[in-house]
Amino acid sequence: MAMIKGHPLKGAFVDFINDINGSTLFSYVEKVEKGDPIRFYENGKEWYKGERFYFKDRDGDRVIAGLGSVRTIQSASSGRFADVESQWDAFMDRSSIHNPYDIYGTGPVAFGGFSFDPMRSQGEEWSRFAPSFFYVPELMMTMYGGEMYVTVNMVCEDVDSSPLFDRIEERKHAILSDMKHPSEKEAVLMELRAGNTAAWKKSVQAAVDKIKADAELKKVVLARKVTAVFDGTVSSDRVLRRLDEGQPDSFVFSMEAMDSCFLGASPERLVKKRSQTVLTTCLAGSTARGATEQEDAELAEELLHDDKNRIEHDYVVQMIRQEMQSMCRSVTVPDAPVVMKVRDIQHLYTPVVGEANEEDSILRFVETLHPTPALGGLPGEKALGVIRDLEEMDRGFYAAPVGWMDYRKNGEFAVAIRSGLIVQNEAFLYAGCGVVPDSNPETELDETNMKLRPMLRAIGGGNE
Ligand SMILES: C=C(O[C@@H]1C=C(C(=O)O)C=C[C@H]1O)C(=O)O
Ligand SMILES: [Mg+2]
Repeated sequence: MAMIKGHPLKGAFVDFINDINGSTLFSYVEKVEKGDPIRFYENGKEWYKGERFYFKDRDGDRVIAGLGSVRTIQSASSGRFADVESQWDAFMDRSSIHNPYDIYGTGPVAFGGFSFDPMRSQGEEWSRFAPSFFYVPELMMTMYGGEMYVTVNMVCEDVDSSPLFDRIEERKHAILSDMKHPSEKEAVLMELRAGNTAAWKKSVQAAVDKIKADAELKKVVLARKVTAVFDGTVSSDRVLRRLDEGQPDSFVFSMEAMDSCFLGASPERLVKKRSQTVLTTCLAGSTARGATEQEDAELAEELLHDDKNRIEHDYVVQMIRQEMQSMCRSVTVPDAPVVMKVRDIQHLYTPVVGEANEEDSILRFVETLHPTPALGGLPGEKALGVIRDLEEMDRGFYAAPVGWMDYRKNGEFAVAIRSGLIVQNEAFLYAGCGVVPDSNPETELDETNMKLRPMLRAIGGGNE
């Protein structure tokens, strides 16, 4: 057996591997002096390309970068939330966790998400992503309160696992040191295919007609896809950097699957759970940013008092309030929305806070809330039916829950909008909008163009 160098957890590790039967997770957390999660992600490319994850919350409070996969959790369409949870429980039950820090998002974490609609047949471009897709990284950096923590996860089969410990420690040291990367040639955008916008506007009108003809159906969210074609392989690391630096007020996420990378900068939280506290967000209703401070303030004021946008927003509040009340002891919802401003757009925003049981899993909230009427419609099932009829694409993970869950089932999921999928020399960008009786197809098309801007800029195809 190879000797494990003088690491403080060597003894615990040897005891552990002498004691196991079959494969089990050994996980430990250390504080490191310096580091930067996005550098950590980039430095991990050499060994872990195709298995990396990045998630920055919109408060800039916590950033997590994960490299590699010691375990993937996938699930078919029916009962996928409960199935992922029971696979996670089984994995955690057989784990040995050494975490002296009481910091959410350190120790074993599962990264990933649930596709928007598993009933939809899968689009070719999403072939690398299973409908429910999580992975547990081998190495992970968590930044919280300006401090850096590194988690190491290894799945050990038997006593011969010792060399694994050394190998991962070596990689960890290399990745934490200042690695130089050869500069990559930037792929040039050759063509931007907006899709058939006339047909898309017709589908918006069709949704308006369906809503008007059906007293029960209130809102349907329709989306479109824009395809960007480059002269070479797109560097998703560069796109992620641009999002990270250019969108400080958004969740910034990236999720690789082999040669594909899904990433974005979303203003919308689906759910965040910390012990008993559950936060969620009603975000719907949109307007442009102004060219001057005064114009910006006027647009915000108009948005706050605009009937069409207030109705569009209110459907989200109604559903989220009701679902949160079914799961929480108490729920606080402000009486009226405020305006949230991000770089390219302003939204109506109502933050919701609930009090639940500490042991409740975040996945229960994900399951109950997804899709909210901000991305599906109202009522949910009926709106999904209309989307399946009218939308010609597979949303994949666009508009879906993407995030992380730790071993105590706390975590955070964003709604993966303002996002795109990069597959080699192509990028697929997505944007949608809430259709209500007063929707005008032309205005809704403009709204989707506004929502495409952050990703267009990040892939090098937008004007600044
Ligand atoms: C559908 C998207 O955004 C959603 C729709 C909004 C709207 O229609 O006003 C606003 C925020 C998001 O909840 C998107 O960005 O693609
Ligand atoms: Mg809208």
